Amino acid sequence: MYLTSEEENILDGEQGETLRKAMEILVALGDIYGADSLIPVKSAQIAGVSYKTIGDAGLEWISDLEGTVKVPSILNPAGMDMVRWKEMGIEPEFAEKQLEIIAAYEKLGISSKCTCTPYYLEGFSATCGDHLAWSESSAVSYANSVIGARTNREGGPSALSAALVGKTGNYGYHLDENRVPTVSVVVDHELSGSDYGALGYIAGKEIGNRVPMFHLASTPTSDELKGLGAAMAASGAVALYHVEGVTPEAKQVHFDKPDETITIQRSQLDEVYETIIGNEDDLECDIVAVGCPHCSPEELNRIADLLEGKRIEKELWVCTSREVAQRYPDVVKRIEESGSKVLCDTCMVVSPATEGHNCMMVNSGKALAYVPGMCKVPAKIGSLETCIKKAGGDN
Ligand SMILES: C[C@@](O)(CCOP(=O)(O)O)CC(=O)O
Ligand code: SF4
Repeated sequence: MYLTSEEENILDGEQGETLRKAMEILVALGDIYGADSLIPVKSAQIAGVSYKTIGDAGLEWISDLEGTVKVPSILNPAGMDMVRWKEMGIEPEFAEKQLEIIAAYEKLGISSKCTCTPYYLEGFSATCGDHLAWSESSAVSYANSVIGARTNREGGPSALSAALVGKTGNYGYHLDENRVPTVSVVVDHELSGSDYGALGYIAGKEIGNRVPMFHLASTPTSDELKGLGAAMAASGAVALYHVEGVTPEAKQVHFDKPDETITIQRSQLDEVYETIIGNEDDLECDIVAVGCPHCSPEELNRIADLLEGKRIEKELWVCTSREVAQRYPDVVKRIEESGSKVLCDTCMVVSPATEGHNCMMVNSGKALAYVPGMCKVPAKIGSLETCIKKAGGDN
């Protein structure tokens, strides 16, 4: 890979050990994936924040780094709400480690507004064609597919390296040739809300890491696309998809029809709705969690409308970013008046607080895919309305 003299200097350690390590990671990845050079990135989003997922080894690695990031950089959700962790049942020992992780990242100039939906936040919006180094898989999918920006699915260390250097290798989804659809997916029945998550859950398994072009009977909103992409990145490894007539590149670029077509039937979606993932028994869900990926302002509003005048009986988590929650205090208040919790900085997957529950009801195909394995809690998907009913909010 070609390096400028400045980049060579960094690699030689002339700008310190942290930057040398960061450059070494970028160059190693660039060489593996055939990058011709490094390109500047507009922002970085760094996964590997929850103490539950990175542990002491991760904390040690981050604590050893020095310096300041070169581009706006932000963290993925942590293992707890930084303000309400006690109420979540988080142990003080966990909280202490979690706060150390956040402090170590902040020392590098990284924003500790922990979220997987940075695109809703001031300073992290992206536009079509922007090059990014994001790592949370749903954020990567949204950036590539819904926004038309360009990012590979960075690992935590490679996103952090890109943040410190301000660049990433020019390979993978940064290049036009890798953004061409290689499989068609046809859905000829109407879909809405959580159907897109259920569709993504099924489609991701069949698509693997290819780039699909969807032909849909209904027109998804950006929140529905968020749910579709998140689920495909979890049950498969889809980092970019197109939807005919909807997503930016499908509208701007002429793509040839892929050779393979997958058709997804309504009955396949119905089966997903009927199954409890992670357990064969007909369990009763004792926690309901929505906001995977983190809720948009529109989603918070819809939840508030559905909970209006109701009192829930089970634990109901609504996960979002602190910045979005703070922007709409009245909406948060309307949701919490029902007894639900609007939790920030964290989520049902990366927090240890959901472990030990009997069964979790979710409205997300991604949470359905991850909760059983990462929280050891069986999960069931339902529409947002069903989730709220399940929490007891039908009184
Ligand atoms: C499950 C996920 O959304 C969150 C866990 O990631 P981490 O703890 O930030 O490494 C990661 C991903 O899908 O990229
Ligand atoms: S598991 Fe869901 S809510 Fe948690 S970080 Fe990933 S997309 Fe966001």
